[in-house]
Amino acid sequence: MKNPQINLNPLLFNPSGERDCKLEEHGITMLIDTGNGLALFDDLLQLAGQYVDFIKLGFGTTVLYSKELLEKKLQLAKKANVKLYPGGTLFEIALHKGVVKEYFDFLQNVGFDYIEISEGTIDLPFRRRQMMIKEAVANGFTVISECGKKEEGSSCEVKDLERMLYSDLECGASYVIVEGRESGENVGIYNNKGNIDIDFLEEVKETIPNDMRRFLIWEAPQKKQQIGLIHFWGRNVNMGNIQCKDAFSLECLRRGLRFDTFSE
Ligand SMILES: O=C(O)[C@H](CS(=O)(=O)O)OP(=O)(O)O
Repeated sequence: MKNPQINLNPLLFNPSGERDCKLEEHGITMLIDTGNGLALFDDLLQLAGQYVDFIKLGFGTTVLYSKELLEKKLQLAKKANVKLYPGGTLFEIALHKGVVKEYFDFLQNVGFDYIEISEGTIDLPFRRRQMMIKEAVANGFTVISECGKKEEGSSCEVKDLERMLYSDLECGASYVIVEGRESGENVGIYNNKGNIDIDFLEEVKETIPNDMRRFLIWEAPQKKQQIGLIHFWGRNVNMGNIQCKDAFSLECLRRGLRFDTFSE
C-alpha cells in the first residue's frame, strides 16, 4: 500500500527551511557563543541559522581566537545572514583601558559590522554613553546597546530603561538589550531562582509604547524565562543570550510547537 499523502502545511511545515515571515514580523533571536569551534559553529548555522539573527561572542572570547579562525566564523555567519558581534564586556575593557579607538580598529580590521556598547561592569556616565554610541556609529558600526548591571542582586528601574532606550536610539543604536547575564539569575528582571519580575514587565507595558518596546531585546538564557516572555509579550518577543543548543527549541516555543506554548 502506498503511503498516504499528508499535507503538513497546517503543522507549519516549512519545506524551504526558511523563516516564513518578514523580518519585522518575527522575534529577534540572539545566541551567546562562549567558544564553539568552527565545525560546531558551521553545524549550528546550517541547522538553525535561518531562525537566528545575532550571535554574540560572549564576554572577551573574541580576542582568544586566532585572526584566521575569527575571520572564518565571520564569513560563515555572513553567509548565513547572521550578525556576529563581540560581547559588551570587551567594549567595557577597551574603555576601561582607554583603547576604544584601537578596539574599533581591531573590529573593523577583522570584519565586524556590529558592536555592543554596555556598562554592565563599569561606570559609564550618561553623556559618555551617548558619546560612545555616536562614535561607534560614526565609525561605521551598527550599535546594539545594553541597559543594566551585572552585579548580583542588581536590578534596573523602568524609568532608567525608558530613558536609555529613547536616548540610545536617538544616538543611533539599533536595539537595546535588557541585561540578564548568561545565568539569568539574581540580575535584571530575574530573582535568584530565575523567575521573572512580572510587575516590571507590567510597568514597561504601561510606560513604553509598543513601537518603542520592539527595540528591546530581553536576555533570557533559561527555558522558563523564554516561555514566560512569550506568554507575556507574545511569540515575537526579542530574546537574547540563548544558548546555542537551544536555538531550535526556542523556535519551537515561538511557533507553539511545544507543550509550553501550545495555545499561543
Ligand atoms: O558577553 C558579554 O560580554 C556578557 C555576557 S554575561 O552577561 O557576562 O553573561 O554579556 P553582555 O550582555 O554582552 O554584556
